[in-house]
Amino acid sequence: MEQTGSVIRFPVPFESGPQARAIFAPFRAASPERSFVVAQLGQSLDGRIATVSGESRDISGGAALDHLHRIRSHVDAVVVGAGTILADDPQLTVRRIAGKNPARVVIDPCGRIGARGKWLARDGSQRILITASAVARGEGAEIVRIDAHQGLIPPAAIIEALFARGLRRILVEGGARTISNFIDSGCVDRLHVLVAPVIIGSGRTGLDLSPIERLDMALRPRAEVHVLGGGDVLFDCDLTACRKRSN
Ligand SMILES: Nc1c(N[C@@H]2O[C@H](COP(=O)(O)O)[C@@H](O)[C@H]2O)[nH]c(=O)[nH]c1=O
Repeated sequence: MEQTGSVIRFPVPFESGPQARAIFAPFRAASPERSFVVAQLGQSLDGRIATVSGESRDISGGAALDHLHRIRSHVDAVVVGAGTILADDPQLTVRRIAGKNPARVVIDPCGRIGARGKWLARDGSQRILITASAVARGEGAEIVRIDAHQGLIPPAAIIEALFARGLRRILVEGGARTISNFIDSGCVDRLHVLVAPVIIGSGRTGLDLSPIERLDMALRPRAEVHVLGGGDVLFDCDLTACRKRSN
């Protein structure tokens, strides 16, 4: 059965309209004295970020992917975990829109990724590999060693290391475990969840935070909602109330 949903059109293109200005206002307003961390997650209506086989490329529509690239262009560094490098071999550039490529940062506590990959392209962007392993490799990347605790490098230590290198505005892009770990550690200022009008029905779920016992313990961030062309819906959530700060 082939079905296409209805497409919502807007008179003003998202990128040049007041929506985009409102969404990126917190990025511009962020204090130069502190880090500013945004996490982004593209998921289906039923909360999936990939099929059971790991396919994730076409969940978000074109406007949502443009939005992701626009976030990349508004930050100093984009951060992904080793699992995302192994699953997607991402480029992490802003090629869908006009703008400057951010530094590319990979968290690989145990040295799982190979020495080569698209993220290591010598295109003038800074490349940083954060690891606790003595054998981690990344051709041409700066290697930053930080101790891991139970296999995880603490997000606050990563943010601090990036801040020390002048990388203040940070996008944590994936995967879901990396984003969840940053949120659980109180290290995210804003969360952009892009919900695509697609139902996958099974497969990998998005956020997976530490369990809570009661609903009144749930995070209830102030959220602004934007409908993007193509029908993806952006929930722009303000997590500053749960942010723990060291810088
Ligand atoms: N396809 C997709 C996402 N793709 C993101 O982009 C990365 C690939 O980057 P690049 O190689 O630069 O295109 C991939 O690892 C993932 O983080 N994100 C989402 O929210 N929803 C999607 O549907």
